[in-house]
Amino acid sequence: MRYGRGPEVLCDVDLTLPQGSFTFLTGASGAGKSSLLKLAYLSLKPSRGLIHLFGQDVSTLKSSELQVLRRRVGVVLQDFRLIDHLSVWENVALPLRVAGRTRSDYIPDVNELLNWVGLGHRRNALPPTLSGGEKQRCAIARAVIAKPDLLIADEPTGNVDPEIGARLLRLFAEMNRMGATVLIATHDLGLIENVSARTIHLQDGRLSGGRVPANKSGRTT
Ligand SMILES: Nc1ncnc2c1ncn2[C@@H]1O[C@H](COP(=O)(O)OP(=O)(O)OP(=O)(O)O)[C@@H](O)[C@H]1O
Repeated sequence: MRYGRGPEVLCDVDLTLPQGSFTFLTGASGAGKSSLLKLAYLSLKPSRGLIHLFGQDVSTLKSSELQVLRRRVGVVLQDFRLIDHLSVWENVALPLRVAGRTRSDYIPDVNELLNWVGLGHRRNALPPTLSGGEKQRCAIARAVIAKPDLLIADEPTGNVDPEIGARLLRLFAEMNRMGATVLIATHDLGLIENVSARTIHLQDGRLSGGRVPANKSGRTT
């Protein structure tokens, strides 16, 4: 993978995420973690090589089919990408609205999740008025509200204190327990120590620890 005519930032990466697995991705700054995540959530196309998502070769899919796949993926990005003119509540509810769910059905779910991530009292606030940690928690709540099949998070605890970080990790673990495949890029070694999960490491665009046997069902994300 390279950006434009730049140097190769990911090289011979072969990564399989078994369905329902929990994986941490580590590596020094600039090693290519965010680039690998972008490939996984289909925001970047590889310059060469193949990406299969939910068993489908994405290069063969029409844009409408890609959109359907993307809706099964929850993403937490380093820059949060919250919608500034929508309240915290509306940002978190957005994936459910887009999925066509009835508002009255999801009001309790959104309220409960906002309380869980400690943002109940900020539900009417607009994103520009939030602290970095509050924005991060809002982005995480939005990523998990629709119970995605694949949850991808880039440094999801970078802006919160350890207590909130541990709580967010429990949320990811709960999503995983309910069946989601989870991939988290992090520098936070404390986070990794608290979960029994596979850790893969990127160094200079090359991956170690990426190959694993498929789980019992043989299915992969
Ligand atoms: N949009 C871009 N255009 C050109 N080069 C890029 C772009 N995004 C990233 N890069 C380069 O790709 C390489 C890998 O960057 P990437 O952001 O994937 O690393 P990272 O491991 O996520 O770093 P960090 O931990 O600092 O977020 C770096 O050399 C970076 O400069």
